Amino acid sequence: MTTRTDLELIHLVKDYGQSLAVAGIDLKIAAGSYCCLLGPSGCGKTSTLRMIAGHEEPTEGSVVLGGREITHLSPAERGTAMMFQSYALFPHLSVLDNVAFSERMKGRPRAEREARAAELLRLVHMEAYAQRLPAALSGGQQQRVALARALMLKPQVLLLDEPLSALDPFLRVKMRAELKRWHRELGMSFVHVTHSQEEAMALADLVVVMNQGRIEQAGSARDVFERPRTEFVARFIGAHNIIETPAGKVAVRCDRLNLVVPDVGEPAVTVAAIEYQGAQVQVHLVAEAARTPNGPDSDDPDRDDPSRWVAVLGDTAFHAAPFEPGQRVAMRWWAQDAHGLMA
Ligand SMILES: Nc1ncnc2c1ncn2[C@@H]1O[C@H](COP(=O)(O)OP(=O)(O)OP(=O)(O)O)[C@@H](O)[C@H]1O
Repeated sequence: MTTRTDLELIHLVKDYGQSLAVAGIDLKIAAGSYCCLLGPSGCGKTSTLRMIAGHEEPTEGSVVLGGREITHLSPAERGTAMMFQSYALFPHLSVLDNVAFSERMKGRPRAEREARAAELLRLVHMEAYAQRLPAALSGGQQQRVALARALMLKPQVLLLDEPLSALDPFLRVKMRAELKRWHRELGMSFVHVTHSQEEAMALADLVVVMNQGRIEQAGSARDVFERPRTEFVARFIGAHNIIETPAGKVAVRCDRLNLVVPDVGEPAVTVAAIEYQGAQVQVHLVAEAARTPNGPDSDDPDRDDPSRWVAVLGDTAFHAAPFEPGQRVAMRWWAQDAHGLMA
């Protein structure tokens, strides 16, 4: 059922001529969801966001918000608001005037627009900074102001383009919690572009994994993590092994891979390295053929190598029956932990 503020992308295409950035995607984002568009650089996530925002004209397809076609409306008329990567605050305007700017353009009386701007600054805990210029704010503070400014448009959908990428790692985790809180308090849909699977997992109700202009998989974070549909998704989400079996390729989570002493004639792999991580131990494995003359090649950091796997074992289980580098082991898993991958 379509509710008042569901956002729908219908066969959306963006062809820049020299590159097909978005290759015909269909997606429905339920009202009030936190959706993350996730994928590597160049997969088309920003182009998708910009088409939703009205900053980019689709080559084909439509954007529908709450049953209303908004594909060709101007950014201000669509019911969406965009928070940019660089925050894009006006440097010569105070924080309060930055937030009130869109209402000033609409000719809203000064007292009214300033009262609303002050209310939004309270929401983002920035009321004490109302008279400062943006240059006198930290990255996290500028971001809060950018959010307040976007909310001034009373959007049904807030669009966020890599909102945490300019922040240092500590602040990033802090702002992640803030985003989650704002989303809960505001009750509107958020569509957030990121290349960080950790960020998408932490925030999204709906994770949309994109690759080369297409949606590889869309679902809850748990669904995507527990049942990756393609090799690309399993690799991009991480913490999975891709294993060739007679029935085709499967993904098995690193913490669901069991290691045993091989039976006679059973295919085996070699322990390349052991990495202690406190509560768990990572056992790095290579195909027997991948051994170098001087022993297992454990230095190659290429995690995408198809003949490399990782088993994550609990420390208690590992110490009870430890493995050594160079040892031959067999990899086993339960049938329900192997997810067949589409080619
Ligand atoms: N204005 C443009 N003109 C021509 N090609 C473009 C334009 N904008 C993006 N592209 C190309 O379209 C493809 C998708 O770009 P887009 O910015 O949507 O990807 P992205 O997933 O957001 O990447 P990033 O994470 O690096 O921002 C890329 O190949 C890019 O080079």
